[in-house]
Amino acid sequence: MSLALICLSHTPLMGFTEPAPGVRAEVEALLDRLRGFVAEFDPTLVVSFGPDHYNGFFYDLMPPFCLCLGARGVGDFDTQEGDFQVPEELASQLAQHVADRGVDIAISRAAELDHGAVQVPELLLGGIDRFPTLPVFVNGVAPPFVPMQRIRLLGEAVGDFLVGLDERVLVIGSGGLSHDPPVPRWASDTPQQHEFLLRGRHPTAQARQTRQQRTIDTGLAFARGEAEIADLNPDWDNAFLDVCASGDPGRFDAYRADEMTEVAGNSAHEVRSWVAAFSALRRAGAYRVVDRYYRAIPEWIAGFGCLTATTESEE
Ligand SMILES: O=C(O)CCc1cccc(O)c1O
Ligand SMILES: [Fe+2]
Repeated sequence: MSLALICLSHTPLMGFTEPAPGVRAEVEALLDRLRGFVAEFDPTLVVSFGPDHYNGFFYDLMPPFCLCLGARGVGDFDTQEGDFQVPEELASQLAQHVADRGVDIAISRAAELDHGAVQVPELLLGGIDRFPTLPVFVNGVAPPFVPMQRIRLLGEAVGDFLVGLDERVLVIGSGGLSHDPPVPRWASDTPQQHEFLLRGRHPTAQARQTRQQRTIDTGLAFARGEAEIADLNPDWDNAFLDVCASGDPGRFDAYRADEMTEVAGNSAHEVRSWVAAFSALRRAGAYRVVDRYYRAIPEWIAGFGCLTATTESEE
């Protein structure tokens, strides 16, 4: 067994809006390094924690997290549409292991997931069907949020399962950091939006296009300083990266959802994917951070960050 980790912000606006000069190249260089990291580690299995933004998980039934025994990408923002390669037997064993640990899991045998779960594996692995992958949905946009401790315990239970396998496991966390894109919200939206948040699966091409354009337009306005969304918060983001790098997942427990919304935006809760991923990694022993990147990228509505790490025994 050995474990490596990549946590990375996602943003579907990559490819739709152009950041300040040089930034795109900087991120491309980061992605090249990450692909090199994957090639060097040569994973035999991937565990991928990521959120959804009301493309697969809706308020008719919204779990705090869900182990996917089968999953497909819905193809929003031109991300890959189609099935993840999920090893079903191993996924069921993972579910049983986590349940035995007393973590109140949900499972899905037919999860639908959007760019939140698809973009990062697609960019880093060349597709969501290239490696045997255990996808784990972690709710990062739909209140109420369980205490961060529960996400840590989920990650630790997953990590303990991985430690018992004879595999090289790449653990991915997708999302964050501070950001407040125009994801529909129950609290602020109209009856029509409530209908969408309950029963919005499989929108028409036209409806998807309208929604995507709204996000693109918000990104452009935000870059001009004209959008009615929360600012990015680089200080908060860097402090969170420090906690991730500290090797002490217990420190995640101090994060409070209401404060996070306040200081880092309605989608900052996507860092829950990172919390799960780092908590899993730590179960394999002390870890070493290999790469760290951060830049606030308003055109992409993203406090855009990355950490990679390997367990020390991996040297
Ligand atoms: O329109 C949506 O569904 C939200 C899109 C979106 C934009 C920026 C950063 C993100 O993390 C994100 O998910
Ligand atoms: Fe997101």
